[in-house]
Amino acid sequence: MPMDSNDKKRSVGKNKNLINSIEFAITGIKTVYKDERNMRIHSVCAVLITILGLILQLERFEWLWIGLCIFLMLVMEILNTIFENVVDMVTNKHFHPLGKKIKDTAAGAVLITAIFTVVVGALIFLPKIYQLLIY
Ligand SMILES: Nc1ncnc2c1ncn2[C@@H]1O[C@H](COP(=O)(O)OP(=O)(O)OP(=O)(O)O)[C@@H](O)[C@H]1O
Repeated sequence: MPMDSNDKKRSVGKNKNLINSIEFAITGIKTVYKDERNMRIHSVCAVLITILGLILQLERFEWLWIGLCIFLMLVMEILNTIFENVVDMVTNKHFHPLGKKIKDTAAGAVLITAIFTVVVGALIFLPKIYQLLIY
């Protein structure tokens, strides 16, 4: 996105205090939700998995694994978005082999995390669903 004249006039500096830092961090999270459809999909999946976990009455250590997976997916999606935005800013959305490498690598990190999440989810949920079905 090219800078408009208002952007050029704005200056940047250090956050003045902790509240300021938290406000900017929340703005960043809101921006990812607004811009990235995948982030919204991951969040809906996280809510559905949490509801399923409540129904199937997961143990404490199972909640820890599920929580870790949800956390990793959201953080990886945020990191992926950061790399996409930086590449778009530096290349001005023109093709560059390094831009492709960076975006594809970041997408690969999200994919590996998604595979890990599916394996953990299957190990936790499938035996419980199987138990429900055979009784
Ligand atoms: N500036 C660029 N230079 C070279 N290749 C690029 C560039 N921008 C995007 N690409 C290629 O296009 C693919 C898609 O890029 P894009 O920015 O649309 O990400 P995306 O697929 O929308 O990611 P997500 O779905 O996570 O938002 C990248 O993985 C990369 O292979």
